[in-house]
Parts: sequence; C-alpha cells; structure tokens
Amino acid sequence: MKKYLVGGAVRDILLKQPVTDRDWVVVGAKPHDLLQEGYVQVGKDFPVFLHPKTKEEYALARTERKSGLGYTGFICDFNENITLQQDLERRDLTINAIAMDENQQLIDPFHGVRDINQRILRHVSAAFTEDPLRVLRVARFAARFHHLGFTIATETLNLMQKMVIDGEIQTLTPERVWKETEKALNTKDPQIFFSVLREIGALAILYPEIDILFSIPNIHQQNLGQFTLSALKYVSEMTNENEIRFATLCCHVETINNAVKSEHPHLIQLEQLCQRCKIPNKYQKIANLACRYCELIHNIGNLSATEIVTLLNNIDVWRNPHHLQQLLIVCCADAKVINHNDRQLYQPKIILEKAYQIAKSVSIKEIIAEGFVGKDIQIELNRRRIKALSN
Ligand SMILES: Nc1ccn([C@@H]2O[C@H](COP(=O)(O)OP(=O)(O)OP(=O)(O)O)[C@@H](O)[C@H]2O)c(=O)n1
Repeated sequence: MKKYLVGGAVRDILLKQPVTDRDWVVVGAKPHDLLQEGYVQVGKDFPVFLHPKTKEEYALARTERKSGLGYTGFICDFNENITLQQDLERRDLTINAIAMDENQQLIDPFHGVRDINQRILRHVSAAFTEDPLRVLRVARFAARFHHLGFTIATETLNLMQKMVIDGEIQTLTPERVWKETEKALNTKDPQIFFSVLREIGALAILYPEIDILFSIPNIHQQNLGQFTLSALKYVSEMTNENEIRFATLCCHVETINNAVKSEHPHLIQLEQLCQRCKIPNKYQKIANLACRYCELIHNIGNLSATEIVTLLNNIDVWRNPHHLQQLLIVCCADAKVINHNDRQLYQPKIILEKAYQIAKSVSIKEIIAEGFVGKDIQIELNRRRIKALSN
C-alpha cells in the first residue's frame, strides 16, 4: 500500500498558498487494510477513511464513470489494482491532479506543474464533462487565483461552454450551486466568477436576474451588468463579509421594475432569485435593503428630516445598527463605480451616520417618563427625531 498527498494541498504548496485541508489517496489497498491500521470509514458512495490521529481524509484510488445525465449517476471502481495515474486522470484540472509521495517527490502525469508555472486552469481529460459542478469549480478557481495571474485555457472554456449548451448545468441542485457561489463570493475577485459564468452562457441559466443586467444600458459603464461586477470588485476590497458582497451583486436586480416602484417596492427579481437558489436568510436581509435603499442613500442630500427618519426606521437600524454599516459599504462600492474609484469621500455615509447619531440621542426613557404609552411612544419618538434632525 502507498499513500500520496493529492489535490488542493499539493497545488497550494506549489503556489505557496496556505493549505487548509490535506487529502490523501491510497494505492494498492483494500478497505480492510486501512481498517486494520485503525482508520475509520466514512464515505458512502466510495470508501473514504479518516486517519486515526490527524483525521485527514484518505480515499482509495478510484476511477469514476458516468452512468446518466447530471451528477448523480456515477459508477466507481476502487479495486486495489487502480493506479495512481488512473486516479489522477479522473480529476478536474491539471493543477489539481498532482500527487506527492512521502519523499516530497511529485507525480505529475498531466503536467500540472507546468500549468501552475504558466498560470493556466486546464482540464485533465474529456472526463471533465462527467461532473457539471466542475464548470462552477473552474469559474471559482479563476476568481480565487485571478490575482496570481491565472486564466482558463481556451480548450477548457470551450468544453465548459459545451456542457452548458448540452444542458448539464441544469442538473445541479440549488444547494450545490449556492455552495460554490458562496465559496466564490469569498475569493479575492468574486467578479471573475460571474464574468466567467457569463462568458460561457451559464449565468443566464443559473442567475438570469444578474445576466439580464448586461442588457440594460447604464450611463456610468457600458451596461448595468458591468457596473455591478465593478461594484463587486470594489466591495471585495472593502470587506470580507460575504453578505455584503452578495448584496452588492444584487443591488440592481430590481432596476427592471423601477417603473412600478413605490416607496416599498415588491422585490420580485430578488425574491425569485433567493427562493430558487435557496439563499440563506442572513444574505437576503442585506440584499433586500440594498435593493430598496441604495439609490435613496445616494441622494440623501435631497431628503427631508422626515424621509431620513423613515429610512432609518425601514433599515431597522435601532435594533440592528450593523445593518446600516453593511448597507453603507454596498452604497460606497456602488458610488465608487459612479466616481471611477476616485478617492473622494462618500458624502451620504457621513450624512447618514451623523443623522443616525442625532436621531439616536433622542431619549425614549424621557418620552415614557412623560406619560406616553402604547403607539404614542413611537409617534412621539419619530416626531422628536425629526425635530432633532431639522435643527
Ligand atoms: N468536482 C470535483 C471535485 C473535486 N475534484 C478533485 O478532488 C480534489 C479535492 O477536492 P476539494 O477538496 O473539493 O477541492 P480542492 O481542490 O482541495 O480545493 P479547496 O482548496 O477549495 O478545498 C480536487 O483537487 C480535485 O482533484 C474533482 O476532480 N472534481
């Protein structure tokens, strides 16, 4: 039996990036051999074992063959004659298909080291198409390693495009799509993930509400889609919080409904996107606020004291002060695109933060002490906040 370090760990060592988890492949062994060494079996579809001490994952070398459309139908073979090369061949990208033995020697039959040096994301073999999730994985790696200079090989991009045309992408569950999206949002350049998806036609299928933005003209950039991706780039330089990044991505999805917008627009596009993709609530909250109030905040200078208090109430800043900060980061990123990233301060942030402090200083205790009860407390609180802001 031989054990090799494989996948992301080897890639990240070669890229001098932090290694998060270490996956191992075991060649020339049966499940029984690992159980005897004290490993604990965890995999259901194929045998994966946890090391008794490190708890790192050890998988028997295997081949996979697809047996139907989509991700589900896979036939795995993990008999002890499967070679390391066969195991590496079933993997997605050459940079993820390098193995390292116990003497730190690299086994690299698909030239992953060359592709690491040339900064290329290239698929290993035609078997790439057997797993549609790989389309999203490659887009995510393009985002994650963009700052290192990585691009996707033309032949891989063509294959990804073909998988989209063949309808493979529709077979992915919303949960898997969102998991990859969430990871992509967390990279240094999440805008690259979405621009790759757009380039291969996958954005129109997975996130049509975002895709349509590319056909809406915009005065600040050629279209609203490009505007949104620029804002996403800026916001990622400003915060690591995924919720804020997602809100920036969604900030303009309601633009198409602008004509019918009232003070409380029904966020049709956003709701549709969030429901279909099963987006967690914590993401929806700030995205909702961004869709509703970003434009209003840009124009805060023209609002009356009453309108500002209503805005603060609608943001629910009294119970969730961090919502205001999160929303202001989205607005700042948006304004950066409008101002072509020049370094001027975003005035609405200063105005709104000051207004919040003034309104907050109105004492609710005093109102209660003066005998106001029930609904009248809120009415009086609003009146005093408006008065304080009018001064
Ligand atoms: N759809 C997939 C998922 C995984 N892999 C292979 O399994 C390895 C481990 O997968 P995973 O842990 O999901 O990703 P990593 O490449 O380790 O990257 P990360 O740092 O994001 O965990 C990958 O390197 C790749 O060789 C694959 O070929 N196809």
